[in-house]
Amino acid sequence: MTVPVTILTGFLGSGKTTMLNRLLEESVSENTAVIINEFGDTSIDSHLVIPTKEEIIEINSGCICCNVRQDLITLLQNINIENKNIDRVIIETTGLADPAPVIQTFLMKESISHAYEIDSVITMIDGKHIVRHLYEDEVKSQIAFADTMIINKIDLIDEAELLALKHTLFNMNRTAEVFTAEYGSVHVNHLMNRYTFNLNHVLEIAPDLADNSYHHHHNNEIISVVLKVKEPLDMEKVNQWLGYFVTFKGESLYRYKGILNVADTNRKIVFQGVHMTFAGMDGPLWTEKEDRQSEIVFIGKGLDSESLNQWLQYCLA
Ligand SMILES: Nc1nc2c(ncn2[C@@H]2O[C@H](COP(=O)(O)OP(=O)(O)OP(=O)(O)O)[C@@H](O)[C@H]2O)c(=O)[nH]1
Repeated sequence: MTVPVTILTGFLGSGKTTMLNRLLEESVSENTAVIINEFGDTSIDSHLVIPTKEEIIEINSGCICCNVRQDLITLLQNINIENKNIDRVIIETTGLADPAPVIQTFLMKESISHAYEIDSVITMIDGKHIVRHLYEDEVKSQIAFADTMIINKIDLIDEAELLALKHTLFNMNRTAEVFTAEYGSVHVNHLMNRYTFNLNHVLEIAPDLADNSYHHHHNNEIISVVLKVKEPLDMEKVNQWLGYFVTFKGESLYRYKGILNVADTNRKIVFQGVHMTFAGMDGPLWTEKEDRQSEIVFIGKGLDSESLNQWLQYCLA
């Protein structure tokens, strides 16, 4: 029996982790292995995935579609050898991943293709922000290789915008099944164990996937800056800074998120944003075992890490 694999992809901030949480909550599977790959040397996502019985494995030393592909192969081989009970694998790629090399991993490598079978490639679409990123190669690829697309964040757009977006997506991929959602509100039964992955469709778009000659290029203009500090922060100053920064930089600020260690509270403060849309909230309590430190990642174009670090110093309590 092969283990079904869900590849969950989609651009930065489109709602992959939100969808993942839903799948983990609703799935009947007891033994899912979750593989998360983040852009930037950070593990913030592992804080944002609701704690479950599933094992969360992070691959953060690079992008899953390039330099850590071998790590993925080794990981899948180990899961197969060590844990015979695993009955599902979900891979959440980075928002900047081209899913093709990830798909290829399951086709080319015999030790992998014997043990695993792709169930579906699900692409999350940020209903509000995707239009400004449709020219990015990674986004085109995420849309083209999907067998299932979820237009998420429909609470932030109107009927006409949704209709136009559906039309645009249809022109980019005519075979994928399309769902609409708020916070990933598509039932797990529509997304799992349906084996909608369509190899013929994939090979039509990229015949070179079959012979390992598929090449893709990353958009090197998009960079990440990770900030970490142990001293507690002053929340009022952080709000001032972020408000200012998002107002002036929002257009080229694709994604930012953080877990903050704030003075006068024992809770983690979590904030997240995509361009100008951002929100903060109280997270779980810091546990005694944890090293209290703030960790923030900014992803976008033209980011200046020195000035961001100076801002962070200004925010110390
Ligand atoms: N308004 C609205 N916000 C949403 C919806 N789905 C997710 N969000 C928010 O959008 C932000 C990004 O969601 P994530 O699930 O972290 O997105 P992601 O694709 O994992 O993001 P990356 O970490 O960049 O890969 C978070 O602040 C979510 O709460 C939605 O349907 N509507």
